[in-house]
Amino acid sequence: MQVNLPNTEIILRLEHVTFSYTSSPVVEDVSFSVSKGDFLAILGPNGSGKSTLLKLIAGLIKPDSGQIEIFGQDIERFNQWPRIGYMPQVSSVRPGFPATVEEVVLSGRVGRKGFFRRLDKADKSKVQSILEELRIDHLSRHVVGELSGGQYQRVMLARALACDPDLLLLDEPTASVDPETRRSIMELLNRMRSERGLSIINISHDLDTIRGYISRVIIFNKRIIFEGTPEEMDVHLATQQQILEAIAASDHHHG
Ligand SMILES: Nc1ncnc2c1ncn2[C@@H]1O[C@H](COP(=O)(O)OP(=O)(O)OP(=O)(O)O)[C@@H](O)[C@H]1O
Repeated sequence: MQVNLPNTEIILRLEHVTFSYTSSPVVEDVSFSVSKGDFLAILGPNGSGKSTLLKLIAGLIKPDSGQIEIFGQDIERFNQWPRIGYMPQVSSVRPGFPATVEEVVLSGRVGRKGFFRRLDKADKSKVQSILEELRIDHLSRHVVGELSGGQYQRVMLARALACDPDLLLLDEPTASVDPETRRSIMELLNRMRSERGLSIINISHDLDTIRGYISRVIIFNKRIIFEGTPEEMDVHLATQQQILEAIAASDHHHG
């Protein structure tokens, strides 16, 4: 099921990135890179800084020190944000205004088209096909405030996909959907990856769901505890218990 693309073009590079909200860092001296077509899973315990790491890459917060480069450009100067689809962790908070599913997903296309270009029929049919793939096309005229958690999650994923991203940043995209939908989402992502070299960074708690699709794994707890292929992880950290022990050891080590 894995796709091995010959292309090794590096599209994201983090060098010694550190970030704190208050006095102590939640992301500390983190360096890694992502190549075109990579499907990187970031695993780690609650509160380990995974969402913060993704927000740094999405340009929502700035590192205290270190560098981030996206598509070969320093993030400070990066101006191609429509190439990046970001799906934040979906909370129960919904937009206060009565937008429909179709409107919310269409809004994801605005950046790619340019703000002064009108969205047209082609945009609508693109959105429709994404909704179909995610099995929420029957909800397109529903107001997002009325959706279940899992449905809303898929709307946010559809919105991130609507801009035809080259890099997709997903914060627990399948946390509240049923196992069958979860698999169909993974299949869709896998297809986009093999068809057009989409690169994906996926924060997850659920290694079992994503294991067959990912090309690399980072186990994260403020720092990188492990980085490698799923096969390498199997050799070094074969059980969930070993992963937890490695995390506990890193906590102890870094105080
Ligand atoms: N806006 C904020 N202001 C202050 N502290 C924050 C803020 N957001 C997150 N934190 C803290 O930073 C740490 C890392 O949070 P983050 O959400 O990045 O972790 P996470 O690994 O994504 O957690 P989870 O798996 O629970 O989503 C936590 O201790 C959290 O309480």
